[in-house]
Amino acid sequence: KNFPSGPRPIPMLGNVLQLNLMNPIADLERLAKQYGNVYSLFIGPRPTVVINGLHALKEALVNKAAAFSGRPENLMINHAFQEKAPGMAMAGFNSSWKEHRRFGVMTMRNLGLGKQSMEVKILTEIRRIITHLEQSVGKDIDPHLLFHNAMSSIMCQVLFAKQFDYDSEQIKFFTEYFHETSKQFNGFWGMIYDFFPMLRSLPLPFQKTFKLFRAARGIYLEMLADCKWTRDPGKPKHFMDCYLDEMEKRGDNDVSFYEDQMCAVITEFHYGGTDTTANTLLTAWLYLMNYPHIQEKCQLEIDTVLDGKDEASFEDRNQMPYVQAVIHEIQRICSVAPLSLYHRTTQDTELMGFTIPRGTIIIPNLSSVLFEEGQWKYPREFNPENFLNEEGEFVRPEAFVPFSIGPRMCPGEALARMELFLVLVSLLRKFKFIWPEDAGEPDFTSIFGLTQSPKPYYMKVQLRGTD
Ligand code: HEM
Repeated sequence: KNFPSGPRPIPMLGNVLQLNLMNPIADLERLAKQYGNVYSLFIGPRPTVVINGLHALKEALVNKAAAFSGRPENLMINHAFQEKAPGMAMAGFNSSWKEHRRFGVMTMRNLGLGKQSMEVKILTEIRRIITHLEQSVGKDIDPHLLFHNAMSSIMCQVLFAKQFDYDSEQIKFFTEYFHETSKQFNGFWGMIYDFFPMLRSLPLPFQKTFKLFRAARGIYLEMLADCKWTRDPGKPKHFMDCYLDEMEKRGDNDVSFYEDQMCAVITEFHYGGTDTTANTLLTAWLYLMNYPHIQEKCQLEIDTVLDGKDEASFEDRNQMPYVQAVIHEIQRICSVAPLSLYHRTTQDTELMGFTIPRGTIIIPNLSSVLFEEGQWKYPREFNPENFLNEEGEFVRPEAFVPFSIGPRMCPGEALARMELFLVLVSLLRKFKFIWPEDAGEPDFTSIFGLTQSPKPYYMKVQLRGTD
């Protein structure tokens, strides 16, 4: 009663037939036009509410945060991430989530986030990217592996202080793991899994996701075994050390911090911190090559601000309004996590005049806000002017929500922003990137998933000043 309206579901199957399972974004937009910004869908028999537009999203995730900050259970994403322990990102809005979130944010800060030491880690990784690109000058290269390897490697540094060679089996495995599995969650096979529970034990492609998650866990356990040998209690060098210290501090009777839970949290940070930033960088280069005047304008600003300096620093962003605007516009157009992570209501509640019962799955449609008419000067266009005022100063509109909003918003935002800025500035300072002549027209449509990415493409690398 008074539940938001939506397309009529088929008993047990829900609205599976009304959605394009390869990419439901256009359908979700069409349904918002038909039913309004808050409407219902059924994932199989499970009631779900889709929230569109900034106003409704803020009302739910910020003003009514306590009611809207749970997480669904028993979806494919739960079964992959939570096989052994609840973790943090997929956990309900409970005390274990709260303690782990606080611990995660504090640990990232203690490990150097917001200070120069994190910048040093990122710049070290950037030097590896530069070496790789220098060896590729004049050639057409596929940047997919490069950006995933680099972003994954930064997270490995933070999580267990390992810098894997780009050719190592571990890095290759992680890249395949993120690539393969992120397209399944929310994508075609993820939806089949979520809509049709009776198919879950069949040998269908989603089994590969579970296999890859188990294999990744095996690698994290190896790291843990290494870490136990090398650690100096009370003097943590990385996230895993900090977690082991915390476990010791809490003692054996603590039910929140334990080894399986640590592996689950490390999986989430590694996952959340790799696929999102790497896919954003892939989008960046797709646009920078196809909007060469924007690439050149960034380079002009970078050259002016970094004149006489060896390397970029995150501080420099304050003198680079145009570069800042371009990075934000790339994040907006990329909409890397288009439907965020799903939420769930923790109690009976109301939203925009509708009644929403406890346990309803909530889909925060971040894409609907990132492209919302009335919030942006050019909602459908790639145009850095979306983040610049009349004076050419950088401004960040409230509708910039790629990291979501409310208590569950991304805890990795500060790290991600530092990575995106330093990578973009350092590479554009040194190289010119060209869309290969024989590549044809660029295809800007994304491959949909929990995180979305551009279709594979090649880029031509040139040292600047040599053309
Ligand atoms: C461009 C980069 C990134 C984007 C766009 C992004 C986006 C998001 C979004 C939309 C969510 C869901 C928020 C919600 O449920 O309301 C999220 C959650 C999360 N992200 Fe990120 N993220 C990025 C980078 C990172 C990084 C670098 C890390 C790790 C350091 C990270 C770790 C996490 C974690 C652990 C969560 C779960 C938070 C919770 O449930 O409390 N993310 N992120």
